[in-house]
Amino acid sequence: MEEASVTPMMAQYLEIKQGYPDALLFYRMGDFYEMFFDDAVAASAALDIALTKRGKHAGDDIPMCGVPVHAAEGYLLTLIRKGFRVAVGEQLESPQEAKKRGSKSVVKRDVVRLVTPGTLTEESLLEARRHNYLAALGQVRDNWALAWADISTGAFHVMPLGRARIGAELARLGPSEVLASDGVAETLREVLTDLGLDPTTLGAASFDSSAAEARLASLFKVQSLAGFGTFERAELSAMGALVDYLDITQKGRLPILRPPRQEQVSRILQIDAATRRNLELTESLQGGRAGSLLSVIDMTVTSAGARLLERRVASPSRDLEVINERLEAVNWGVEGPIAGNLRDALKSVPDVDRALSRLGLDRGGPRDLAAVRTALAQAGLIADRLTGEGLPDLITRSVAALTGQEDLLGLLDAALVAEPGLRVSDGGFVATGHDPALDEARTLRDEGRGVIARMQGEYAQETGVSSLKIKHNNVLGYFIETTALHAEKMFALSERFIHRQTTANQVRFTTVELSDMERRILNAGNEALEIERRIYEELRQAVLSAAPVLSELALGLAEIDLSLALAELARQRDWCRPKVDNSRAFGITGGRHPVVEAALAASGTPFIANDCDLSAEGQAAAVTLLTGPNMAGKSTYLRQNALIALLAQMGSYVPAQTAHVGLVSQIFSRVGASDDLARGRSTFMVEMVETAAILNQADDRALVILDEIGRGTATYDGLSIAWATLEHLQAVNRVRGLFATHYHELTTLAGKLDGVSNATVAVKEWDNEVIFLHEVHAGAADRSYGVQVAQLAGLPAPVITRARAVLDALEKGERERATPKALIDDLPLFSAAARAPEPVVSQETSAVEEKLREILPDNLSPRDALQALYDLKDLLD
Ligand SMILES: Nc1ncnc2c1ncn2[C@@H]1O[C@H](COP(=O)(O)OP(=O)(O)OP(=O)(O)O)[C@@H](O)[C@H]1O
Repeated sequence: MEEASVTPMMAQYLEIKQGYPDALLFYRMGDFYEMFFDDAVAASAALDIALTKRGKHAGDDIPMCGVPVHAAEGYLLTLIRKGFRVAVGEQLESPQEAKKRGSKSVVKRDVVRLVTPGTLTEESLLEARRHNYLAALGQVRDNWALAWADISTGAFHVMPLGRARIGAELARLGPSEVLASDGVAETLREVLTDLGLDPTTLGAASFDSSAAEARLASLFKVQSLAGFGTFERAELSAMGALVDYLDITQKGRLPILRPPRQEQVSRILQIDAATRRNLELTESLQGGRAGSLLSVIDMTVTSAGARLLERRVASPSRDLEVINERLEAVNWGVEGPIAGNLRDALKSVPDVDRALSRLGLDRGGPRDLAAVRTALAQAGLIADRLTGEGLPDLITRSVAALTGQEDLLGLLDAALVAEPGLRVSDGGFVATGHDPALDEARTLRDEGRGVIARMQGEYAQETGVSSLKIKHNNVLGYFIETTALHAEKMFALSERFIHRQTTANQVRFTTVELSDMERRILNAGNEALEIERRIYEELRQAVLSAAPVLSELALGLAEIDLSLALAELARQRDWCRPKVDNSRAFGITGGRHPVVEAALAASGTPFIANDCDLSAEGQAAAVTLLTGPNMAGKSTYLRQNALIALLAQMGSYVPAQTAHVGLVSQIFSRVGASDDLARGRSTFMVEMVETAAILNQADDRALVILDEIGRGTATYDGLSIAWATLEHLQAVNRVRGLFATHYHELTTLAGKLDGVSNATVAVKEWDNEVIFLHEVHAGAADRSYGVQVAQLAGLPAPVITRARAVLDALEKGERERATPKALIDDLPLFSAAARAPEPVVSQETSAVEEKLREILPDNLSPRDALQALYDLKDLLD
């Protein structure tokens, strides 16, 4: 039988591996984690390490690779980033212990942890300034819910929501891992794929809402969850699955989680996934943080403050009270004279949340205890400076959370040395004077070392071998070493000097005395370590029992850090406090785009500030149609106004001279025809799907910015769609919005539709070239300047000249046959698409014009376009 050829160790490996078919198994062998079979092939490729062989299985070589334990974290990080999950299988006993059970026994091993992207806790695997969320989707009949947790900080939230909002909420959170049942994963496949999420599927039992209740109650050690809120079954299902998964991955060792906080969709400014991408809130379109809004406004000095800012940017509020309270706190920072040195004090506050998380999972060490100590001490200092009247409510509440842990601080301070090491097993972190028994053991150990030094002198004298040394290694312990040359003298005294070992050049001896001393040193050393271990555990428990208070303290510090950071930002960049109220106003003077402004500043170019008025009367819409040449700054203007609304509602000052923002419920931002081939949809299809979402969802408090909608199709189709979209937004959705377009025909709607006005970005024409002024004015642009921009872009001169001629002809034809005005008067509202007029051309058409008329640029591949250009040239000649 094949079985017979399987070694006991391989049999153990295969048995463990069976439980983790979807993960790489790190199988601990001494100082290495080894991987075998397919795991080894995959891991060696992913890590770029050597693939070797070890023995045979069923007649074939077993592929193998390994990573040293001390460097395992780095390899883990790479594997997790590349989408693997790793089951860490440890030795649960020493080889000596295994031997006691029989000479052939294999060391007991089992998986102690499943490392997945959503369950990381190690400092080196996490980004300090970002959350690492694990999310779970729950569905019970027609009800849906999303639960999410960051086990590295203890944050735990849940939210009931409609199925249609799932994509938007997941985009807001940006989880590293999403849990779903098979059914849910299938139902939401498209939504999840769009967001680049590949769900981890769990069995139905994990999502059972009745079991969830019991699981949660036991986790939080309460009889019932009623104290945390009333939860729908879908919410329980999502939370239960999340906790179950933590149990599976952490092997029963549950992290510290705060009681679940219930969030409501209606309290958050809604921003869908496409808008988020588009406005580049936390990531730029190129990917990565650089160039995002977050990257230019983050002036926080603590990691927890940075994470809070990320949460705020991702989820601005819709609650006036909350917004104004935050603005008050920023205002205090702007005006307060003490902000500067407070920020210095904050700089040395360690990351309490993450230290707590590691301590909770028993993955921490003395340094995490020290982090808590430093945080408590700094919190005390900060609280001392923030006493007295006149503090805004938010700050008063935050300060209140900073004090009251003086006993814990006292304990940690007395127990720990100034700079403790990373690992408990290294010892040396408990301060002298804290524990008499420890001090005694340490003295014994250290004196023993002194005694050994003395013994070396005595032995040298006794034997007459002055070069003799007492050394130590892990195999022999302490031993006396001499060169082969002098060994004779020692052998002569063999009564006293017992031979242990002869190496190439050295001979080693011991004495009864030395062995005895060694035992005493070892015992004292072990005893000291044992005591330190016990003290560590006591301190850890003391910290953990204060965990809820420490979480509040961490949040308080983060809140103060963020308020001061936003104040600093406002001061440095000259931002203003927005007026946010319940009206439907939207009035900005001197508005700027924070990211573009920062980019221009780097090259010394000034940013031109612009006003924007989208204040709506009563229930009416307020839409501005923005026309102007390419490159004039339309997109920048559109986005800057959306960002100002968003910043105001997250409770920040805004890049403007004045800003009045009537509460916005949703922000929608769309850009016509951006390539999305990765998702396998035509660009135009994406544009239309996204436009449909706006028309179906926007309410009368929505702020909508549309950038060249309709541009992805043939001109008249595009114009018709843009036209009908604008009418719908005005009459049905009644939004406040900005609509940038190249279809000048649309500008005549300003006179016809209530609340629709025109604006244009000014340019100067000089010597047949355009100069961009980037100033937005009332009124409509008369032309596109597309040819001039093409010239700026370096199109060959003959092409430009020819394009000018064609353009003149087209415009002349248009003037003679049908003016845009006449064209528009013919079109009844809402039916623009039905009667798109014939394209107009001059009466005497040349062959070139004839040919040009046939060309539909939007239907051409670049190759065909080039060919068409050649054909045109030929016709001309
Ligand atoms: N207010 C401004 N002040 C100074 N420079 C600006 C301003 N707005 C835009 N710019 C500069 O002009 C460039 C083009 O801006 P933007 O992309 O907004 O133009 P656009 O009109 O949308 O062009 P297109 O129609 O081709 O998309 C920006 O990258 C920026 O460098």
